[in-house]
Formats: sequence, C-alpha cells, structure tokens
Amino acid sequence: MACPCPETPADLSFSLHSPSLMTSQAKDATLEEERASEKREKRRVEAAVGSVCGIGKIAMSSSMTGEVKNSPSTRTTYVPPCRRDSGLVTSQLSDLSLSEKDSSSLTSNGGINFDAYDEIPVETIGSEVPPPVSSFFQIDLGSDLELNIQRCGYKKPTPVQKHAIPVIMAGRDLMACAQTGSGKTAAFCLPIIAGILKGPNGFSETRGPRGAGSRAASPVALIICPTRELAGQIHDEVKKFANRTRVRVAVAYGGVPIFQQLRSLQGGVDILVATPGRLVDLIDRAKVSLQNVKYLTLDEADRMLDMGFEPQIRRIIEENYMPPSSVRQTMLFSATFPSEIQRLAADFLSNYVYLTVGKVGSSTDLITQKVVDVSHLDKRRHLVDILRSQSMNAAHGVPLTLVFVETKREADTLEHFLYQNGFPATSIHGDRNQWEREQALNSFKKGSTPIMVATDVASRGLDVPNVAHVINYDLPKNIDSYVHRIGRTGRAGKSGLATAFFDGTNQSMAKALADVMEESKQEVPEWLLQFSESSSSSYGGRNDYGYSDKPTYGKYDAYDYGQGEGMTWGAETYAQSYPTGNAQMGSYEAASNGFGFCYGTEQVVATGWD
Ligand SMILES: Nc1ncnc2c1ncn2[C@@H]1O[C@H](COP(=O)(O)OP(=O)(O)OP(=O)(O)O)[C@@H](O)[C@H]1O
Repeated sequence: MACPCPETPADLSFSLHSPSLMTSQAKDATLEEERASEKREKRRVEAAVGSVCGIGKIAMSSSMTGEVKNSPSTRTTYVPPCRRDSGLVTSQLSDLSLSEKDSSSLTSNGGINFDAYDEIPVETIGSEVPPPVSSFFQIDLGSDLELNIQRCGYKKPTPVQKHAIPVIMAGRDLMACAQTGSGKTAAFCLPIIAGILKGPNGFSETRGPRGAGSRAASPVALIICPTRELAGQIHDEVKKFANRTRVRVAVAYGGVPIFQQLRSLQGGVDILVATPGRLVDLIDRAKVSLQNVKYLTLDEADRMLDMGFEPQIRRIIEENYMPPSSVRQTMLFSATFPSEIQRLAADFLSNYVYLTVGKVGSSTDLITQKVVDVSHLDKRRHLVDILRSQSMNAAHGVPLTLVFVETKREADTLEHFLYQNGFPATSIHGDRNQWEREQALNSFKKGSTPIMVATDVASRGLDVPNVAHVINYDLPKNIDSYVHRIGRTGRAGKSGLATAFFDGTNQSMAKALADVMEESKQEVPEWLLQFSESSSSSYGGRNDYGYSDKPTYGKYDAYDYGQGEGMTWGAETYAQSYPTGNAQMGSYEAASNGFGFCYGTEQVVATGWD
C-alpha cells in the first residue's frame, strides 16, 4: 500500500526509516549509506560547530549548517516517511478483568525499541537552527563521554536527542517538548557535560572550594527540577555520563539532613542538580554561588510553575548574581508546556529554538489507554479484579503496577486495603519521610512490592524500567498530569498499559481525556465521547496551540518548598487558588513559605508533592 504520508524532504541529511518495511539487504545497504553519510555529516557539523561547542552563543549561519536551510525564525518540520500502524488497537476492557490483548501488552514490555520514536514528526522553530544528527558520534562530544555513552548501552539517539544535542552544543537556548520516556534527560546532560569538558569555563578556578575553604561552591551547570526523587534520578544519570571524567556532580534536595549535601559541595562542583526549595536554602547560607552558571536547565519546567515555584525560580535566576540570559545558556524541558510557560521562556531564554517531538502535551501511542466508567464505590472491586487478572496472566510474577490516587490519606488506605487482600503493595506520598519514600521506590523497582500506590509525587520524570501498568484510580484534575502519570509506563520505546477509572466527578475531564486518547490513536469509548460533547467546561482542555488551557497557578500540591533541614513543608495539597482569604487549616505543617507570604490554606485535597 502506498505510504499516505508526505515524502521526507529530500534535503534532510538524516534518514528516517521504517525498519519493519525493509528487507535485510536493504537494511545493510542503508547501514552502509548511513555510515558514509554519518562521516560526511560529522565533518560538516564539526565545521559548523567548530570550537564554539557549548561555550558561547554563536549561532550557526544557514550556509554553515548544510542542507536544512533556515531563515530567521523558521519553522522546520521533519516528517517521518510513514507512520506505522501502531498495532495498539484497543479492545473494550471486559467488565472486571483484563482482556487477552491487555495482558499481552503487559508482558510484551521487554526490550528497548527506540525505532518506535523514529516515526514521530519533529518540528523546530527558531532562527538558524542547527541540523539534527543521526548518531552520537556525528558530533564531537569528546572521547570520554562517547565511551560513557557506549557503557550506558545507548546505541543511537532518540529524536529529542538528535535535535536537542546539536542545538545545545551550538550554544543556543532551547525549549524542548518531547513525549514521556523519550530520553529528554540525556538530551540536556550530554551536551552540558561535553561543553564543560571542552569549554574554558568548565574547569576554571571558580567551580568552588576544593578543600576546607569557606567559598561557596560555584557550579558551571545548574539543573533544577520539581521533586526529590527526580533530582536523585537526574543526579544518577549525570554521574553515569560523567563517569571517569573530571566533572564533579552534586545533588541537593529537601527532606534529608543538609550536612551531607554541604559536604559534597565543599569539594567543589561543576554540575549541581537541585530542587528549588533546598537550592534557595543553600544560596541563603552562602554555600552555593550562581555567578559562574553557564548552563541552566529547568526540567519539568511547567510543573514547577504549576506547583507555585515561580517566586523561587525567579529569585534563583534574577536575584542571585546568575549571569544574564545573553551570557548563560538556558534550557527548558518537559512533555507538556502550558501557555504560562511562554512567559517564563520570554523572560529567561534568548533567541531560543523551540523543539517539539510529536504533538505538544500528547501521550505516546506506545501506551495503550483504557478508560473504564466505574462508580466511586466500585473502584476497589475493579482494582482488585484487574490486579488479580493481570497476576494470573503474567508469566513472571506480578507486573509492576503504579496506582495513582488523589490524596495522601487515600494512598495509605488503599495500600493497606491491598495488603490486607494479599497484594504486595507499597505507597509513596508527601507525608512519608524521605527514607520511607526511597524505600518504597526501591522495593517497587526491585519488584519486592510490585504494586505502588502513589500521589502525584511520582507522576513526573520517574524512570522505573518495566512499569507495565499505570492505573488512574482517581483521575487527576488536569490533563497534563494525566499525560505525565501514564508516561511512567511505555518508556524507552517499550509498550505499556494505562487504565483510568472515570467516575461521576470526572466529567470536566471528559473532553481533554478524549482528545489525548484520540491524538495518540486510541479507541475512545462512545460514552466518553458523549460526555465530552455535553461537557461545556474547558477546564483541563487545550487551546489551539496544544497547550493546556486550564489556569495553572495556585493549584498547589504539596511540594519541596522552603524547607529547613530535614523538615517537610506543605505536607498537604492546596486544592485551589492562593493566596486565599478565608483559610481553613488542614493537618499540614506549613503556613508560610519562608518568603514572606502565607500559603493559601484552602480546603485540603492532598496529592503529596513536596
Ligand atoms: N539513546 C538512548 N538509548 C537507550 N536508552 C536511552 C536513550 N535515551 C534515554 N534512554 C533511556 O530511556 C529511559 C527514559 O529516558 P528519560 O527518563 O530521560 O525520559 P524523559 O523523556 O525524561 O521522560 P519523562 O518525560 O517521563 O521525564 C531511561 O531509562 C534512559 O536511560
């Protein structure tokens, strides 16, 4: 059958093959051609990037960049040769158990298949956008880093890496939106490390105290993210890539004693990964100075805004001697970008490239999405039936299953209920101390407790390999959270299953949910379409630009915020807007964020961020 998709523009130097459509002979020939073109491309990109890799804001001219011609603020779309039939046609979930297809989707969660991402359309907007690469070795990342990439088993870059790495290496600011699990972390880590290893700023005398001196640690790269677990995970990732190089990496997040973090900073640091609250604390103690920051990355930038971190972020960036946006390089990464993020981009980025892989805010079609109409009272029975059914069908024990609930109390209650009913479950939420949270996550990762009940504290960024099933026991209040939650499965090109329980209270989500399902080629149940047509509310919906339409400020979950040493702020969630008038205190600790204003203490609907 003829491919209905537009041809890949002939002038694109990288190939976008659909492997399933190729014979092995054709594959060999293509590989040969790829190697040759890789070498040609490497020479061209080297010539273009030259000595400015990652150390300056020198934009490449279109004549330097080769075939992809860009005039100022050009929109370039890379269209895959043929969108594969994903094969993920969903069948109705039988009333109380998993269908055969769903079960097989749970067990086919095996190997990494990044080819799946090759078919996703990519768009770049900006002036003189550096061309993408098709291999890690096409751009000079340095031999140490190349070795570490190989050690990590990364054979080829994912689309976001193909496009983002050359942009960052060329010294450009970047706002990048790519689907969950598609390798955004390495997309910013690799060029930062490469830049530090090459650049004159990288190993200057300024990276901070090396001994017992009193000077503040002065990182060259700062990576800010919303949660402790995510900070820990990014730190691990950076350490893997910086292994056996002289790049020093440290992490700082709340909920644990600060002393150990202070000690690691004392040795001097090149890359600091931090959550906003603890970072402000360290700056106030004069233990961290931002005056040498050359690379600033905001990971899950939209979530940090959503959580009300904007004052902290602004304070960190605008009031602490951080070099201005014309000097530093700034990168924003997420799978969703609500419109509010554009204000931040306008303030913090300069002459940036806007990169989108797939549709902004959409999910990957590697995840089979189900939605079940279930009354509130029936949820537990449904959950038990699903868990039983998948355990019976699983070849190797209970598949890793993440169950999202709305409140911390519900997380505890449901964990207890599951445990009482013979299911090996644990839970993670903001009322558990950091040690308990890490224990829970580890035992989930190892499969000792293959069922984890979680609040939104686990919805973003967490990369647990082989999560087979995400169950939205309680649907979140906005569609971006839904996209991130289900993105805990179907990562790194693997398939996954996501089931949502839709009850009477979720009607305002119907349209947004149906839209996301349609965008990712899922079968939307007729009853949901009907709800979505009758629902007049746009809450949780999207505007014409694919951004979420909802008001994002003041929707507080509990977060890692202004905490002192070992202390957890905001153990609960502030359901609505802040600052609020008539506060109604809940059972949480925080009433002040340490920056001079009171949090709204609206009705408490906890989801456990901190
Ligand atoms: N090029 C690659 N080759 C092999 N594995 C990779 C590659 N890039 C990333 N991975 C792996 O894919 C997984 C997902 O990557 P990562 O966590 O960076 O995704 P993400 O896009 O940041 O997801 P999220 O939006 O949920 O934060 C990780 O286990 C990572 O190690």
